[in-house]
Amino acid sequence: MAEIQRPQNKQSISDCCEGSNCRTSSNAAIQPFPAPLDAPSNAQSVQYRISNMDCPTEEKLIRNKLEGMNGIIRLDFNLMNRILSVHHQLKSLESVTTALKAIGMDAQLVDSEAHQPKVPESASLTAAQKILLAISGVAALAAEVLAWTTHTDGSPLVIALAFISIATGGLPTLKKGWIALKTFTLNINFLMSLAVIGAMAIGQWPEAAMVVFLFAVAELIESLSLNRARNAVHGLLKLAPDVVTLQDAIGGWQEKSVETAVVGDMMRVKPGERIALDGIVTSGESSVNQAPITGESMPVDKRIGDAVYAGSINERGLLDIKVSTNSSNSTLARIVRVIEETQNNKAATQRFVDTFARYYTPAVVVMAILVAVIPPLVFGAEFTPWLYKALVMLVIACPCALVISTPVTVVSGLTAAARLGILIKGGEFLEVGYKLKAIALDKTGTLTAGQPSVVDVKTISNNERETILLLAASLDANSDHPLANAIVKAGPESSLHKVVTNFEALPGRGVKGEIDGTIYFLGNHRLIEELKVCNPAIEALLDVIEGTAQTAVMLATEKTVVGIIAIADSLRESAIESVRQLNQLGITTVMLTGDNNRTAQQIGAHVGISVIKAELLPEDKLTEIKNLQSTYGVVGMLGDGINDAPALAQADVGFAMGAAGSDTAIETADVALMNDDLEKLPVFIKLSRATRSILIQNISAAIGIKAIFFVLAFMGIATLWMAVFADVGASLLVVFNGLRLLRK
Ligand SMILES: Nc1ncnc2c1ncn2[C@@H]1O[C@H](COP(=O)(O)OP(=O)(O)OP(=O)(O)O)[C@@H](O)[C@H]1O
Ligand SMILES: [Zn+2]
Repeated sequence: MAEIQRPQNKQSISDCCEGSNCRTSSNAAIQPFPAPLDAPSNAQSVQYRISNMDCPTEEKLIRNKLEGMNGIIRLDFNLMNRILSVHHQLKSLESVTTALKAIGMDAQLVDSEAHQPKVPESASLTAAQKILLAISGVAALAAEVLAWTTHTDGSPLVIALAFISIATGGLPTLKKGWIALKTFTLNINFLMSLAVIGAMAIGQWPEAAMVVFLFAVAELIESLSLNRARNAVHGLLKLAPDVVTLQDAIGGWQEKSVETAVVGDMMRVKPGERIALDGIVTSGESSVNQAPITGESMPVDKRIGDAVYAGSINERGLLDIKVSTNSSNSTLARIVRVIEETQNNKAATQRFVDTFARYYTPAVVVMAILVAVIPPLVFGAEFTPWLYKALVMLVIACPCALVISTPVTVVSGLTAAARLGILIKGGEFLEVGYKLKAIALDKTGTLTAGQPSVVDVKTISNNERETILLLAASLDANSDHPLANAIVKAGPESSLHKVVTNFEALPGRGVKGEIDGTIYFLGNHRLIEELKVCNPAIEALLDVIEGTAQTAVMLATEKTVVGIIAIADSLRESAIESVRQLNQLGITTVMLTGDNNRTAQQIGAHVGISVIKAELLPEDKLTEIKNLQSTYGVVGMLGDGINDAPALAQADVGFAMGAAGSDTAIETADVALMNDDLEKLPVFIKLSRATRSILIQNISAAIGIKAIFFVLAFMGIATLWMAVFADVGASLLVVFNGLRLLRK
């Protein structure tokens, strides 16, 4: 079965790119921050970690400064991770670093050779910053109280207190505001600075101080909570220990750092220890809790030859394990990398939000100017109150709450999913999940365990049962079809096999080959019909076999059917419950199989599948998905990721099972279910729906609060500090609401 290249007809990757923030999800797992596909080949790329960049505000600032500079080709932003990628043709990066410095961006070059994604240092406060902030708060409050009790906003003491507050809490904002002004960037820092200066100009000193202080607190809390979302993904990596016990050249055991381990090393894991690297058990027996990888809470038994994953816990026995990947390529590291790389693939909501934000700020600023200018000039109204109203509007002109809420929510959702053993390749699939109307499930290996065995052999005319199994096993020894494995296992040992010449696989039908001068065929009803060797007696036998949900495979020559082999595959334990849950969620379940219709109907009825599509040729599965899409709209497909690649790629969301052990599955699927548990499917749908409703809540809250304040400001009811409070409140509300998903 050749690996099939996934067609790039899928919407996602290209359409979502509005020229900037997009990353491609294919061949992802190689570099920590891969260059986008369309980066010109003659360009070099560097990545900077910019610790004070997490709002689109900064993105715009950097764009204004760097874009158009000589030798700079393109910029890509990953705000969640504070990574700026610069695609350039420069000899020296000095101009870039100076330019970034000039706009107050604290940029550090990221070593792109280092494969291990680094944990961004968290933005915690220094003691000095805490003291300054505290002074600012106390002074602002004192100014407010004094002004209120003395009924004068402009007394020297009030002004002095306000000044202290602004100097201790507001300088960073004012500095950034000044930079924004110099670079003609309309951002929150500029707006806030303007509001503060405006308030001072019209004598509202306590107000100015309060705005400064609240804004500083808001920025802080926002960046701390963003860190939480950010670190949640990285936190997964910490599940694998940094040290590992490795065997040295003379057979002793030494504690070493995981980075020094190479493929083929032997590691020893004691009971109770976490496994540091992926590998294969070479001696010992234990049960291993691999919840961090597969999300399954029950420990899994491991013995010689079984694969174990970095991050899982060895519960009982001592295990010696042969290392199969280095630490940066472990399944766990790949999961983290996939999330980090694909989280920037913008989903529909995020594109809406970004577009909205682009028009929102300038629109509000224009309105504020009109409010400040028109009533006094045109209607002869008093100047100060209208200027004050305009300043309040400036404060609510920042779209930050709205813009940051979406990625926080999406990343929280992606991380929550990863913890449950569901690897989602980007927000768009998490978001599309709620729209799924139908899910197609492959039969063999998906609904069934995929380990069929021969249960009966029916002899026709006077052939021996042993002869039939010998011929069938000899033929099928050349095939890697699951049914072929069953037949080979039931037959004699391979040294007794007959010599097969002119072997040929007949897709969707079976196999053929020549033994002792006779051409034999082994396969399904379709095959013997095509050979014209079927008859009513055989069909009667088929009816019996298929009526008990078994699969009938026939051995035939060009003249006659020689025997029938009945094969049974057990259902997956989780199939019935999962299908029930899917149906309950209002999703139509569809079985796709190459097997015959009766068998499929039997199994489908047992599992509770709504629609059954059987006797499909391999290429029919793709067509079937297209048909389902035109009937139901948004359609998912669950397969093993290997045989089903084209159909999986055609589906709006392609799910692959058992991904922990298979690179192909992780790569081909949009959503990789780490273990073989179908129950992850309804879990995904529920998580997707939860994400969706949080996104909607967040967007409505962010826009709603602003709209209310806009009206209040216009009516002259809202004060400056109330506006900042509302703005801060909105930001915090949406961020915490998004983080809620992490607790799922
Ligand atoms: N190597 C083989 N040996 C015997 N029978 C085969 C072989 N390959 C295919 N067949 C017959 O052809 C049928 C269709 O095979 P195909 O691989 O298309 O689907 P499948 O494996 O049965 O089901 P699913 O589509 O659910 O994976 C099988 O059910 C079987 O009867
Ligand atoms: Zn027939």
